[in-house]
Amino acid sequence: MRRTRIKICGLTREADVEHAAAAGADAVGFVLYPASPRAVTPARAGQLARRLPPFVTPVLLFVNARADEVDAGLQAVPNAVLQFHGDETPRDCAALAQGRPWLRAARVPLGAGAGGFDLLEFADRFAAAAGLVVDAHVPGYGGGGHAFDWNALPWSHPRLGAAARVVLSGGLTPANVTDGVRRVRPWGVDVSSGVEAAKGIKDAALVSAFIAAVRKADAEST
Ligand SMILES: O=C(O)c1ccccc1N[C@@H]1O[C@H](COP(=O)(O)O)[C@@H](O)[C@H]1O
Repeated sequence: MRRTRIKICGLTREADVEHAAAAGADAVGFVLYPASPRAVTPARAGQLARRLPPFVTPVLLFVNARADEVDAGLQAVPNAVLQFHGDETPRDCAALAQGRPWLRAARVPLGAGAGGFDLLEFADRFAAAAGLVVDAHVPGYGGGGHAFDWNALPWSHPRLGAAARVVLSGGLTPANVTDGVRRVRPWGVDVSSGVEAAKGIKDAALVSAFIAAVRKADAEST
């Protein structure tokens, strides 16, 4: 049976971190992008990350950050995986990550046909990434709660390969994620808005329902 990795992003409260881990999340994300309504400081990310049990990965999300900002995040959360969600080049990502694993977000235009977004070209360009977070193109770079046209991208193209580790993102909810996992068969999924009571405040019942909905699709797979 396949096991889709689950990341819950944009946490700002200890109770939400503890609930996400207890409910079965594989990773939780802390947004170190000051313009986000879910932004936390590096020190706060460190406090929150210390609530995680072993084997649940903290992810630090940056948008076009400077090296000193990434360094401050890594000092506070030394075991973090990095997620670059802006306009960073492959060279920027590698330099900022300093040998740590990093994910790069792709921002897919909304609307039918995904605006001609070329997933294969993106995967080639970011071949050094540990994973590709495939998100919708929204104002403010992310966390907008909008889904792009999943049917428009060549998820099973052999050139993409298993190594690309596609993380489906953008507008996922407990109601649509089972279908998303069935159609895309991603390595992982990433959600923020769809499990929130308010920006940065997670709803425990929605988080549990989201994880159960992913596992439902996993249980159908061979
Ligand atoms: O969460 C944010 O505020 C955020 C800000 C800037 C860039 C990315 C952000 N979040 C990421 O956006 C996607 C999709 O979120 P949603 O589920 O559609 O709300 C997800 O990868 C978050 O990690």
